[in-house]
Amino acid sequence: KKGFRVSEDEALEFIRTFYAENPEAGSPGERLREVRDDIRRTGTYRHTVPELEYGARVAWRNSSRCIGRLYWRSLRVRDRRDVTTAAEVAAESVRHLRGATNGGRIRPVMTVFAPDGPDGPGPRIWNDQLIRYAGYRVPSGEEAGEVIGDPANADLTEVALALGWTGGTGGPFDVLPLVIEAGHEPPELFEVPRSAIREVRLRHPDHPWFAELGLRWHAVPAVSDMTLEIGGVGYPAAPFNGWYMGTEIGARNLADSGRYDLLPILGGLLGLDTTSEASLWRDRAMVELNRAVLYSFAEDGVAITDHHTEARRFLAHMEKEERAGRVCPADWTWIVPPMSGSATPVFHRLYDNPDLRPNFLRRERPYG
Ligand code: HEM
Ligand SMILES: N=C(Nc1cccc(CNC[C@@H]2CCCN2)c1)c1cccs1
Repeated sequence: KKGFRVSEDEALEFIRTFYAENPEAGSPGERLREVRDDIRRTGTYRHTVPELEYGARVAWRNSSRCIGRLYWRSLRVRDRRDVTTAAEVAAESVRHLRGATNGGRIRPVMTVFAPDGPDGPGPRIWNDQLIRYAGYRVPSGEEAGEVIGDPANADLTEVALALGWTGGTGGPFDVLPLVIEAGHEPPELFEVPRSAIREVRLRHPDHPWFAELGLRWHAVPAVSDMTLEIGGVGYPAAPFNGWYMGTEIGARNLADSGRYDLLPILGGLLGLDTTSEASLWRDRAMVELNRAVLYSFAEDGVAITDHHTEARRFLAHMEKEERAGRVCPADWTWIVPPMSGSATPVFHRLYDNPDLRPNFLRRERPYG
C-alpha cells in the first residue's frame, strides 16, 4: 500500500542495540546499510531470525507491568512470519498451546505471525487471550443484565455469536472460538480443540464442599491482542504465554465483582459474618480462594506461582539488570499484586518507568 514506511531511526537504533548486546554477531556496518536501503526502497525491512528472537526477548524484558521477567532469556520464539491466512494462524495458535502446555510443565513461548507492511496489514487475533471463557448476556426479563460465564468476555462472545458461533454448553466455562482477521477479509471463527486446552478443577485443601462448586480455570494464559513492536516493525499477531500467578485467578478473575464475583458466595459457605465489613470476610474469602487455586494447580502438576515468590524473583531480576548496567522499567500499580500488597517486597520501593523499545503495545479493540 502506498505511504507505508517503517521509521528508519527506530530500525537503525534497534540494529545497533542488537549488535551491541550480541558481540558474536560481528560489526553492524553492513547490516545498518542494508536495513536503511531496504526501508528506502520498499518501506520496510525483514528481521533475521536472531534479530527477531532477541527483539521478542527484549520486548518482554522491557514490559514494565510484568512481574515475571526473571526468565526473559528463556523465551522460545516460533517464527511464523510466512503465515498470513486466518486458518493457518488458527492452526499455529493451537500448536502453540499444545507446545506451551507441555503436560503441565508450562514453557514461555511466543509465535510471531506476519508484520504490518507495504503490502497491507498483518493478521490479527481479536481474542485478548487464546483461551477465554464465554460471557452470555441473559436476554431481558427479571435476570436482565446478568451474564453467564465471564462478563469480561461478553462483547467478544456477542461478536462470535454474530459471526455464526452456535455457543458451547451455555455454561459458565465455555471456551470461545478464535476470531481471526486476515488480509482485508472479515474475521473468521476457529474452535480450539479440547485436546489443546488443559484445565484445572478447583478444590480446597481443607474444605471438601469447595469441589462441589464446579469451579475451574485454564492452565495457560496466552495474550494475543498486543502488537509486538521491534525496530519500528509492528507484529499485530504475536501471541505469548507464560504461567499464571495465582492472584490473577483467585484475586481478580474469580473474585472481582465485575467478573465471577465469588467472594459473597464463599463468605457464606465459609460461615463468615458477611453483614459487617469489619469482619474482613471479603479478605478471608479471597485468601481461601487463592489457597484453593495454588493447591489445585500444584496437585495437578500444572505450573503456577504465588505472589510472594514472584515478588522476590522480580527484585532479583531488577538487581541482575542493574548489574548489567540497564534500567529495569516497572509500573508499581501493576507490579504490586492485587492482594496483600504490603506483605510482598515489591510494595516497599518505587520504580523508574521509561517507555523502552522493543515492547508490546496495547491497541484499540476492533470490536465493541
Ligand atoms: C513466565 C511466567 C510469567 C508470569 C508469572 C508473568 C506474570 C505477569 C502478571 C501477573 C502480569 C499482570 C497481568 C494482569 O494483572 O492482568 C503480567 C503482565 C505482563 N506480562 Fe508477564 N508473566 C510471565 C511471562 C511473560 C511473558 C513470557 C511475556 C511476553 C513474552 C510477558 C509479558 C507481559 C506483558 C506485556 C504484561 C503487561 C500486559 C498489559 O500491559 O496488559 N510475561 N505478567
Ligand atoms: N501470567 C500472565 N498473565 C497476564 C499477562 C499479561 C496480560 C494479562 C491479561 N491482563 C489483562 C487483564 C484485564 C485488565 C487487567 N488484567 C495476563 C501471562 C500471560 C502471558 C504471558 S504471562
